[in-house]
Amino acid sequence: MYTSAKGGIVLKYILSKRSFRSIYHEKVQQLAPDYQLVSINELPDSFRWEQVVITIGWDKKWADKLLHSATNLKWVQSISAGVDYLPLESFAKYGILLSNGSGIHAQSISDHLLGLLLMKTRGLFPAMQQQMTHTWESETLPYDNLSEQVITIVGTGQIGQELARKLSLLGCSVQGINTTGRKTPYFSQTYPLTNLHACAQESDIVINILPLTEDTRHLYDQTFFQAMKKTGSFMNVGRGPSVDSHALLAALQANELAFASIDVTDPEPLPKDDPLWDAPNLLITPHISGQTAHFQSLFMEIFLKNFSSFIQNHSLTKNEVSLENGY
Ligand SMILES: NC(=O)C1=CN([C@@H]2O[C@H](COP(=O)(O)OP(=O)(O)OC[C@H]3O[C@@H](n4cnc5c(N)ncnc54)[C@H](O)[C@@H]3O)[C@@H](O)[C@H]2O)C=CC1
Ligand SMILES: O=C(O)C(=O)[C@H](O)COP(=O)(O)O
Repeated sequence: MYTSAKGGIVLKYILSKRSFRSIYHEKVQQLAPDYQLVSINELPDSFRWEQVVITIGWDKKWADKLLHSATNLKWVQSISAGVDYLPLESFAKYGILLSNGSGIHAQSISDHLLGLLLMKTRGLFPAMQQQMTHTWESETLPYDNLSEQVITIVGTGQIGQELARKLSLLGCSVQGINTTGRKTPYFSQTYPLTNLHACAQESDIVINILPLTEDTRHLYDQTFFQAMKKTGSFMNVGRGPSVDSHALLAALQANELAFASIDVTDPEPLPKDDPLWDAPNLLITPHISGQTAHFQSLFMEIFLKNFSSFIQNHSLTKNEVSLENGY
Protein backbone atom coordinates (compact mmCIF):
# COMPACT_ATOMS: atom_id res chain seq x y z
CA MET A 1 0.00 0.00 0.00
CA TYR A 2 1.35 3.38 -0.97
CA THR A 3 1.61 5.52 2.13
CA SER A 4 1.57 9.23 1.55
CA ALA A 5 0.18 12.16 3.39
CA LYS A 6 -3.43 12.72 2.57
CA GLY A 7 -3.57 13.09 -1.22
CA GLY A 8 -5.35 15.53 -3.44
CA ILE A 9 -6.36 15.04 -7.02
CA VAL A 10 -6.78 18.13 -9.12
CA LEU A 11 -9.42 17.69 -11.73
CA LYS A 12 -9.53 19.50 -15.01
CA TYR A 13 -12.40 20.16 -17.42
CA ILE A 14 -12.82 16.48 -18.14
CA LEU A 15 -15.19 16.09 -15.24
CA SER A 16 -17.58 18.67 -16.56
CA LYS A 17 -20.52 16.30 -16.23
CA ARG A 18 -21.71 16.02 -12.64
CA SER A 19 -22.66 12.36 -13.06
CA PHE A 20 -19.09 11.47 -14.01
CA ARG A 21 -17.66 13.52 -11.22
CA SER A 22 -19.71 11.63 -8.64
CA ILE A 23 -18.74 8.25 -10.10
CA TYR A 24 -15.06 9.23 -9.90
CA HIS A 25 -15.51 10.44 -6.31
CA GLU A 26 -17.16 7.20 -5.31
CA LYS A 27 -14.57 4.95 -6.98
CA VAL A 28 -11.61 6.90 -5.63
CA GLN A 29 -13.09 6.80 -2.13
CA GLN A 30 -13.64 3.05 -2.41
CA LEU A 31 -10.10 2.40 -3.57
CA ALA A 32 -8.31 4.87 -1.28
CA PRO A 33 -10.40 6.47 1.48
CA ASP A 34 -7.46 8.68 2.51
CA TYR A 35 -7.43 10.50 -0.83
CA GLN A 36 -9.44 13.61 -1.54
CA LEU A 37 -10.73 14.45 -4.97
CA VAL A 38 -10.61 18.19 -5.58
CA SER A 39 -11.90 19.91 -8.67
CA ILE A 40 -9.71 22.69 -10.01
CA ASN A 41 -12.79 24.91 -10.12
CA GLU A 42 -13.76 24.18 -6.54
CA LEU A 43 -10.55 24.50 -4.53
CA PRO A 44 -11.25 25.31 -0.87
CA ASP A 45 -9.63 28.46 0.61
CA SER A 46 -7.39 26.28 2.78
CA PHE A 47 -6.01 24.38 -0.23
CA ARG A 48 -2.24 23.97 -0.53
CA TRP A 49 -0.67 22.89 -3.85
CA GLU A 50 1.82 20.73 -1.92
CA GLN A 51 -1.05 18.38 -1.13
CA VAL A 52 -1.48 17.34 -4.73
CA VAL A 53 -0.19 13.82 -5.33
CA ILE A 54 -1.93 13.18 -8.64
CA THR A 55 -3.24 15.47 -11.31
CA ILE A 56 -5.61 14.57 -14.09
CA GLY A 57 -4.72 16.84 -16.99
CA TRP A 58 -2.20 19.62 -17.13
CA ASP A 59 -2.93 23.26 -17.61
CA LYS A 60 -0.23 25.97 -17.78
CA LYS A 61 -2.48 28.26 -15.72
CA TRP A 62 -1.90 26.26 -12.54
CA ALA A 63 0.51 23.47 -13.41
CA ASP A 64 3.71 25.43 -12.80
CA LYS A 65 2.76 25.58 -9.12
CA LEU A 66 3.18 21.82 -9.02
CA LEU A 67 6.64 21.74 -10.53
CA HIS A 68 9.21 22.38 -7.88
CA SER A 69 10.96 20.07 -5.48
CA ALA A 70 8.77 21.04 -2.51
CA THR A 71 5.60 19.66 -4.05
CA ASN A 72 4.38 16.18 -3.46
CA LEU A 73 3.37 15.56 -7.06
CA LYS A 74 3.95 11.91 -7.92
CA TRP A 75 1.86 11.26 -10.99
CA VAL A 76 0.39 13.14 -13.94
CA GLN A 77 -2.44 11.42 -15.78
CA SER A 78 -2.55 13.13 -19.16
CA ILE A 79 -5.93 13.20 -20.85
CA SER A 80 -4.50 13.30 -24.34
CA ALA A 81 -2.51 10.51 -26.00
CA GLY A 82 0.13 12.91 -27.32
CA VAL A 83 2.30 14.22 -24.47
CA ASP A 84 4.60 16.43 -26.57
CA TYR A 85 3.17 19.58 -24.90
CA LEU A 86 4.18 18.51 -21.39
CA PRO A 87 7.37 19.55 -19.53
CA LEU A 88 8.82 16.03 -19.76
CA GLU A 89 12.28 17.05 -18.57
CA SER A 90 10.86 18.42 -15.33
CA PHE A 91 8.85 15.26 -14.79
CA ALA A 92 12.06 13.24 -15.14
CA LYS A 93 13.93 15.62 -12.83
CA TYR A 94 11.37 15.30 -10.05
CA GLY A 95 10.65 11.60 -10.66
CA ILE A 96 7.01 12.26 -11.58
CA LEU A 97 5.19 9.33 -13.21
CA LEU A 98 3.30 10.05 -16.41
CA SER A 99 0.49 8.11 -18.05
CA ASN A 100 -1.42 9.14 -21.15
CA GLY A 101 -4.88 8.67 -22.65
CA SER A 102 -3.71 6.46 -25.49
CA GLY A 103 -6.50 4.11 -26.56
CA ILE A 104 -9.50 6.34 -26.06
CA HIS A 105 -9.22 7.75 -29.58
CA ALA A 106 -8.69 4.50 -31.47
CA GLN A 107 -12.33 4.07 -32.53
CA SER A 108 -12.98 7.65 -33.56
CA ILE A 109 -9.72 8.27 -35.41
CA SER A 110 -9.91 4.99 -37.29
CA ASP A 111 -13.48 5.87 -38.35
CA HIS A 112 -12.31 9.34 -39.41
CA LEU A 113 -9.53 7.81 -41.50
CA LEU A 114 -11.85 5.24 -43.08
CA GLY A 115 -14.02 8.13 -44.20
CA LEU A 116 -11.02 9.91 -45.71
CA LEU A 117 -9.76 6.78 -47.44
CA LEU A 118 -13.12 6.22 -49.09
CA MET A 119 -13.44 9.90 -49.98
CA LYS A 120 -10.12 9.68 -51.76
CA THR A 121 -10.44 6.34 -53.50
CA ARG A 122 -14.06 6.83 -54.62
CA GLY A 123 -13.50 10.41 -55.76
CA LEU A 124 -15.93 11.93 -53.27
CA PHE A 125 -13.69 14.86 -52.35
CA PRO A 126 -13.21 16.13 -55.94
CA ALA A 127 -16.92 15.47 -56.59
CA MET A 128 -17.79 17.80 -53.68
CA GLN A 129 -15.48 20.42 -55.15
CA GLN A 130 -17.12 20.03 -58.55
CA GLN A 131 -20.55 20.47 -56.98
CA MET A 132 -19.47 23.84 -55.58
CA THR A 133 -18.98 25.06 -59.17
CA HIS A 134 -22.01 23.19 -60.59
CA THR A 135 -19.68 21.01 -62.66
CA TRP A 136 -20.69 17.58 -64.01
CA GLU A 137 -17.46 15.93 -65.13
CA SER A 138 -17.09 12.21 -64.53
CA GLU A 139 -13.95 11.53 -66.57
CA THR A 140 -11.51 13.23 -64.21
CA LEU A 141 -12.79 11.67 -60.97
CA PRO A 142 -10.85 8.74 -59.46
CA TYR A 143 -12.73 5.49 -58.95
CA ASP A 144 -10.29 3.16 -57.23
CA ASN A 145 -11.16 0.22 -54.99
CA LEU A 146 -9.95 0.63 -51.44
CA SER A 147 -8.87 -3.04 -51.16
CA GLU A 148 -6.48 -2.60 -54.10
CA GLN A 149 -4.57 0.28 -52.53
CA VAL A 150 -1.12 -0.09 -51.01
CA ILE A 151 -1.54 1.52 -47.59
CA THR A 152 1.25 2.33 -45.13
CA ILE A 153 0.33 3.28 -41.59
CA VAL A 154 3.20 5.04 -39.83
CA GLY A 155 2.69 4.32 -36.12
CA THR A 156 1.30 0.87 -35.30
CA GLY A 157 0.07 1.79 -31.82
CA GLN A 158 -3.48 1.76 -30.46
CA ILE A 159 -4.90 3.92 -33.25
CA GLY A 160 -2.85 2.37 -36.05
CA GLN A 161 -3.82 -1.16 -35.00
CA GLU A 162 -7.51 -0.34 -34.81
CA LEU A 163 -7.39 1.19 -38.29
CA ALA A 164 -5.49 -1.82 -39.66
CA ARG A 165 -8.06 -4.14 -38.05
CA LYS A 166 -10.96 -2.33 -39.68
CA LEU A 167 -9.17 -2.19 -43.02
CA SER A 168 -8.52 -5.93 -42.85
CA LEU A 169 -12.29 -6.45 -42.59
CA LEU A 170 -12.63 -4.50 -45.85
CA GLY A 171 -10.16 -6.80 -47.61
CA CYS A 172 -7.16 -4.45 -47.42
CA SER A 173 -3.65 -5.58 -46.67
CA VAL A 174 -1.80 -2.91 -44.71
CA GLN A 175 1.87 -2.39 -43.99
CA GLY A 176 3.07 -0.58 -40.90
CA ILE A 177 6.05 1.34 -39.57
CA ASN A 178 7.10 1.44 -35.94
CA THR A 179 10.33 2.03 -34.05
CA THR A 180 11.92 -1.37 -34.59
CA GLY A 181 9.84 -3.00 -37.31
CA ARG A 182 8.41 -5.45 -34.75
CA LYS A 183 5.48 -7.60 -35.87
CA THR A 184 2.11 -6.10 -34.96
CA PRO A 185 -1.39 -7.62 -35.19
CA TYR A 186 -3.43 -6.76 -38.33
CA PHE A 187 -0.37 -5.60 -40.32
CA SER A 188 0.82 -7.79 -43.20
CA GLN A 189 4.36 -6.36 -42.94
CA THR A 190 6.06 -4.06 -40.46
CA TYR A 191 9.22 -2.00 -40.94
CA PRO A 192 11.42 0.32 -38.88
CA LEU A 193 11.28 4.07 -39.51
CA THR A 194 14.39 3.86 -41.70
CA ASN A 195 12.15 2.24 -44.36
CA LEU A 196 9.83 5.26 -44.57
CA HIS A 197 10.96 6.50 -47.98
CA ALA A 198 11.07 3.01 -49.46
CA CYS A 199 7.49 2.44 -48.24
CA ALA A 200 6.45 5.86 -49.59
CA GLN A 201 7.70 4.95 -53.06
CA GLU A 202 5.45 1.91 -53.32
CA SER A 203 2.41 3.22 -51.42
CA ASP A 204 -0.80 4.74 -52.72
CA ILE A 205 -1.58 6.11 -49.29
CA VAL A 206 0.66 6.99 -46.30
CA ILE A 207 -1.00 7.76 -42.96
CA ASN A 208 0.89 9.38 -40.07
CA ILE A 209 -0.21 8.34 -36.56
CA LEU A 210 3.08 8.94 -34.75
CA PRO A 211 3.71 10.85 -31.54
CA LEU A 212 5.69 14.08 -31.90
CA THR A 213 9.26 13.59 -30.67
CA GLU A 214 12.64 14.84 -31.80
CA ASP A 215 12.79 11.81 -34.14
CA THR A 216 9.47 12.57 -35.78
CA ARG A 217 9.64 16.39 -36.09
CA HIS A 218 9.59 17.36 -39.79
CA LEU A 219 9.78 13.68 -40.71
CA TYR A 220 7.58 14.40 -43.73
CA ASP A 221 9.84 16.78 -45.60
CA GLN A 222 10.60 17.56 -49.23
CA THR A 223 12.53 14.29 -49.70
CA PHE A 224 9.61 12.30 -48.33
CA PHE A 225 7.06 13.96 -50.63
CA GLN A 226 9.41 13.50 -53.59
CA ALA A 227 9.56 9.79 -52.77
CA MET A 228 5.78 9.46 -52.93
CA LYS A 229 3.92 8.56 -56.13
CA LYS A 230 2.33 11.50 -57.96
CA THR A 231 -0.96 9.66 -57.59
CA GLY A 232 -0.32 9.13 -53.89
CA SER A 233 -2.16 10.47 -50.85
CA PHE A 234 -0.91 11.56 -47.45
CA MET A 235 -2.93 11.84 -44.24
CA ASN A 236 -1.82 13.22 -40.88
CA VAL A 237 -3.70 12.66 -37.63
CA GLY A 238 -0.56 12.51 -35.42
CA ARG A 239 0.85 15.96 -34.77
CA GLY A 240 1.25 18.98 -37.04
CA PRO A 241 5.00 19.58 -36.58
CA SER A 242 5.78 16.08 -37.91
CA VAL A 243 5.11 17.63 -41.32
CA ASP A 244 7.17 20.34 -42.97
CA SER A 245 4.18 22.45 -44.06
CA HIS A 246 6.17 24.23 -46.80
CA ALA A 247 7.14 20.89 -48.33
CA LEU A 248 3.53 19.65 -48.21
CA LEU A 249 2.26 22.86 -49.78
CA ALA A 250 4.89 22.73 -52.52
CA ALA A 251 4.11 19.08 -53.32
CA LEU A 252 0.38 19.81 -53.63
CA GLN A 253 0.91 22.96 -55.68
CA ALA A 254 3.23 21.12 -58.07
CA ASN A 255 0.76 18.21 -58.40
CA GLU A 256 3.41 15.89 -57.02
CA LEU A 257 0.86 14.55 -54.56
CA ALA A 258 -2.74 13.78 -55.55
CA PHE A 259 -4.46 14.29 -52.20
CA ALA A 260 -3.67 15.14 -48.57
CA SER A 261 -5.69 15.46 -45.43
CA ILE A 262 -4.48 16.99 -42.18
CA ASP A 263 -6.33 16.95 -38.86
CA VAL A 264 -3.37 18.52 -37.06
CA THR A 265 -1.39 21.57 -38.11
CA ASP A 266 1.60 23.65 -37.08
CA PRO A 267 0.59 25.89 -35.39
CA GLU A 268 -2.91 25.20 -34.13
CA PRO A 269 -5.26 26.78 -34.86
CA LEU A 270 -3.99 27.26 -38.41
CA PRO A 271 -3.79 31.06 -38.93
CA LYS A 272 -6.45 32.49 -41.25
CA ASP A 273 -3.83 33.67 -43.75
CA ASP A 274 -1.87 30.40 -43.91
CA PRO A 275 -1.42 29.36 -47.57
CA LEU A 276 -2.34 25.77 -46.71
CA TRP A 277 -6.01 26.82 -46.57
CA ASP A 278 -5.95 27.33 -50.34
CA ALA A 279 -3.71 24.40 -51.27
CA PRO A 280 -5.17 22.24 -54.03
CA ASN A 281 -6.47 18.77 -53.12
CA LEU A 282 -6.04 19.32 -49.40
CA LEU A 283 -8.73 18.61 -46.82
CA ILE A 284 -8.19 20.27 -43.43
CA THR A 285 -10.11 19.27 -40.31
CA PRO A 286 -9.64 21.22 -37.04
CA HIS A 287 -8.16 18.50 -34.78
CA ILE A 288 -11.45 16.64 -34.50
CA SER A 289 -10.57 13.11 -35.52
CA GLY A 290 -10.17 11.97 -31.91
CA GLN A 291 -13.44 13.39 -30.60
CA THR A 292 -15.88 10.84 -29.23
CA ALA A 293 -19.04 10.87 -27.15
CA HIS A 294 -17.65 8.05 -25.00
CA PHE A 295 -14.60 10.13 -24.10
CA GLN A 296 -15.22 10.39 -20.35
CA SER A 297 -16.05 6.74 -19.70
CA LEU A 298 -13.11 5.50 -21.78
CA PHE A 299 -10.78 7.88 -19.99
CA MET A 300 -12.17 6.87 -16.61
CA GLU A 301 -11.32 3.24 -17.38
CA ILE A 302 -7.67 4.20 -17.90
CA PHE A 303 -7.46 6.45 -14.88
CA LEU A 304 -9.08 4.04 -12.43
CA LYS A 305 -6.90 1.11 -13.51
CA ASN A 306 -3.83 3.27 -13.05
CA PHE A 307 -5.10 4.64 -9.75
CA SER A 308 -5.66 1.17 -8.38
CA SER A 309 -2.16 0.16 -9.36
CA PHE A 310 -0.67 3.41 -8.05
CA ILE A 311 -2.08 3.08 -4.55
CA GLN A 312 -1.04 -0.57 -4.34
CA ASN A 313 2.56 -0.39 -5.49
CA HIS A 314 3.21 3.13 -6.76
CA SER A 315 3.34 1.95 -10.38
CA LEU A 316 1.00 2.31 -13.35
CA THR A 317 -0.63 -0.24 -15.66
CA LYS A 318 -0.48 -0.51 -19.44
CA ASN A 319 -3.44 1.21 -21.10
CA GLU A 320 -5.91 -1.19 -22.57
CA VAL A 321 -9.17 0.48 -23.40
CA SER A 322 -11.97 -1.97 -24.11
CA LEU A 323 -13.17 -1.68 -27.67
CA GLU A 324 -16.48 -3.44 -27.08
CA ASN A 325 -18.39 -0.78 -28.95
CA GLY A 326 -16.25 -1.42 -32.02
CA TYR A 327 -17.06 -3.44 -35.10
N1 LIG B 1 -5.65 14.00 -33.99
C1 LIG B 1 -6.03 13.66 -32.78
O1 LIG B 1 -7.08 14.07 -32.29
C2 LIG B 1 -5.19 12.72 -31.98
C3 LIG B 1 -3.86 12.54 -32.27
N2 LIG B 1 -3.14 11.63 -31.57
C4 LIG B 1 -1.72 11.47 -31.91
O2 LIG B 1 -1.50 10.12 -32.30
C5 LIG B 1 -0.34 9.62 -31.63
C6 LIG B 1 -0.41 8.12 -31.50
O3 LIG B 1 -1.44 7.74 -30.61
P1 LIG B 1 -1.59 6.21 -30.15
O4 LIG B 1 -1.77 5.31 -31.32
O5 LIG B 1 -2.63 6.21 -29.09
O6 LIG B 1 -0.15 5.97 -29.51
P2 LIG B 1 0.63 4.63 -29.19
O7 LIG B 1 1.61 4.97 -28.15
O8 LIG B 1 -0.31 3.51 -28.95
O9 LIG B 1 1.42 4.30 -30.56
C7 LIG B 1 2.52 5.03 -31.02
C8 LIG B 1 3.18 4.27 -32.16
O10 LIG B 1 4.20 5.11 -32.72
C9 LIG B 1 5.40 4.36 -32.85
N3 LIG B 1 6.55 5.26 -32.73
C10 LIG B 1 6.81 6.15 -31.74
N4 LIG B 1 7.96 6.80 -32.00
C11 LIG B 1 8.43 6.30 -33.18
C12 LIG B 1 9.58 6.56 -33.98
N5 LIG B 1 10.49 7.47 -33.64
N6 LIG B 1 9.74 5.85 -35.12
C13 LIG B 1 8.82 4.92 -35.50
N7 LIG B 1 7.71 4.64 -34.79
C14 LIG B 1 7.52 5.32 -33.64
C15 LIG B 1 5.35 3.34 -31.72
O11 LIG B 1 6.20 2.26 -32.04
C16 LIG B 1 3.86 2.98 -31.76
O12 LIG B 1 3.64 2.01 -32.76
C17 LIG B 1 -0.32 10.40 -30.31
O13 LIG B 1 0.98 10.45 -29.76
C18 LIG B 1 -0.83 11.77 -30.72
O14 LIG B 1 0.25 12.58 -31.13
C19 LIG B 1 -3.69 10.86 -30.59
C20 LIG B 1 -5.00 11.00 -30.26
C21 LIG B 1 -5.85 11.97 -30.89
O1 LIG C 1 -5.00 12.83 -27.36
C1 LIG C 1 -4.42 13.53 -28.19
O2 LIG C 1 -3.19 13.45 -28.39
C2 LIG C 1 -5.21 14.48 -29.00
O3 LIG C 1 -4.72 15.06 -29.91
C3 LIG C 1 -6.66 14.66 -28.63
O4 LIG C 1 -7.53 14.39 -29.64
C4 LIG C 1 -6.96 16.04 -28.19
O5 LIG C 1 -6.03 16.40 -27.28
P1 LIG C 1 -6.19 17.62 -26.28
O6 LIG C 1 -7.19 18.55 -26.86
O7 LIG C 1 -6.61 17.01 -24.98
O8 LIG C 1 -4.80 18.18 -26.24
